Amino acid sequence: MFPAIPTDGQVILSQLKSLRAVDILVVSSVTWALLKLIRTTRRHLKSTKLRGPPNQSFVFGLGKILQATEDRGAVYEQWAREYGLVYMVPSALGGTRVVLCDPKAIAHFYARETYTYILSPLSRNLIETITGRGLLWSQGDSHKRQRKLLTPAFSNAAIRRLTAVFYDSAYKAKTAWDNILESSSDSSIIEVQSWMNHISLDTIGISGFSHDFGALDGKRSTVADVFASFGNVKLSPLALAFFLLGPIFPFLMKLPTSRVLLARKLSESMAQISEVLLARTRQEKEGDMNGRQEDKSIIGLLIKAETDDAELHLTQEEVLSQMRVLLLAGYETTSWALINLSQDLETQARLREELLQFSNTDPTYDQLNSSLPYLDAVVHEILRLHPPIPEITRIAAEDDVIPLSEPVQTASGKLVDHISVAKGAMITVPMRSINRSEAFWGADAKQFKPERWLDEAGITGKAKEVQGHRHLLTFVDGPRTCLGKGFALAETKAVLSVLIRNFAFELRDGPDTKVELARGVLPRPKIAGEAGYEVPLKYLSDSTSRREVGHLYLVIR
Ligand code: HEM
Repeated sequence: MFPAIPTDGQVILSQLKSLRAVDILVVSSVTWALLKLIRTTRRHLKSTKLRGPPNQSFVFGLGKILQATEDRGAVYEQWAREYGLVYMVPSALGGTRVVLCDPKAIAHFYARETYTYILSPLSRNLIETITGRGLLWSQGDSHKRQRKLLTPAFSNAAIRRLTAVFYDSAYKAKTAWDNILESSSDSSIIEVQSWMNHISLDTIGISGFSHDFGALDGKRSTVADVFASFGNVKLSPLALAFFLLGPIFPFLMKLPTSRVLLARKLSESMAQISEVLLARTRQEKEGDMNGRQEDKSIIGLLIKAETDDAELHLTQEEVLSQMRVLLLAGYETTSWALINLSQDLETQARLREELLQFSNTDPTYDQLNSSLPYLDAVVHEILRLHPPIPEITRIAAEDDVIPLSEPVQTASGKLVDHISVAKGAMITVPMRSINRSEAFWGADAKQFKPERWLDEAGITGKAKEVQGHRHLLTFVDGPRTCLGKGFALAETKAVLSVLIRNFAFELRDGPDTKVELARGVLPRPKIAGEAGYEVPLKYLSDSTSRREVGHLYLVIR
């Protein structure tokens, strides 16, 4: 059969149709470009022009250079030295980002988070892909409502009750390591990072959702597998270009690069688990009104909110998203501690001494908080040096004036004690850089030195001006400050106390081994010059705890 030959009328009609489509495309593109131009011009006119590093690429700004740098924090610090505590960095297609390193400016910024300073479309896309539309994705009143609802699950009383779960996980790891040691000859391999991830996953599973993932008992879980494989996905040049241009063309971040596909897989596997857990708990609670009213666990609060008509109602999508946020947030905090302690054996010995002298039993929640000053110092020094989220960028939703703690020179050479930012401006707070800045923390800022926390009167100058948990920006500040801060601190302390009391650690190639950052979902440690994320630690025979053991190599992948 032959295809029908179109008549003249049909040809003209189809030409008109395609013309119309082209017209629409051209008109929309011109309107989009004009609107962009008007907004950019307004932003330029209304914002204080600051000094900053020169641009090196119109298309990517300095994004490509920053992305290729191992320690962006050090680059931000260098720029702060050259241009002052607030400066402008060129971004994609002629745009700029204002970088805030000034403590007063940062406190002002955080106090206005979720209303004046909001997530960029790029961040929202990424968050939505991984966790859906829940607490992390929300802004303004919706964020306030969701946060208010979850807060009781993270009260001191709630975490005091959960401390036993933290110890259970730590002891499961200890027993498993003991078994590995007993069944091996003189050396064995343990992947530190994955063991720490297992501890975190089992802990949040039991404490948040009354579910034992069994990761510490060797059960495989898709969430853990997908999360681990994130570390091995390298950003291809195309994916990097999409990422850098994403702030201007957010749709690029939806294109199926390997990272996006993996993010979707992680999201799906977390959603599947969350749905099963929710269904099970709903069933258990059916008809048990008393239990429903009184249950302050995370899952209990979520289910109550789903059925409540009240002010704090959550949609089903929000409930599922909250669960995904928590599965992700509870991930891995302790590997860096083991590495830093293996690079500094004196500190490790001092910590062990404090723990052994304190008592043979596990410290209670209150004792972890206030009776073990050296453990507290080590944990805060780790949090200072290795914040898992190194920087955040937000968009100004309205014009604002940001006060400064000290005057800064503008591009025209004028000294100002405040800066104006216009609606649409991009603002970055480089938390890692400020946590490690020599101008803030002194000449030894890059060193692992827990002693600095023993007398907080010793924290002076600019560091003292930083608002945030113990002058750190690791948990950020303001309405989005980490909800799980108390949980994370107690869990890290409990786990470290068990591991350090029972084992001694050394790096395979000695304490001077250079460890650097590798990028997974979050920055991870890896040995400089080696493939993958392996950081082998040597587990030593430890006379202090009167144990006779062989050598155990702990590996972080
Ligand atoms: C050392 C470990 C941790 C660090 C350094 C940390 C840090 C952070 C940071 C920087 C944010 C803000 C993210 C943003 O605004 O984009 C955040 C948010 C959050 N964290 Fe953590 N976190 C840790 C552990 C945990 C744990 C264990 C939990 C829960 C069990 C948790 C729950 C949350 C939640 C729910 C949010 C969202 C808060 C909101 O948007 O209002 N975090 N965390």
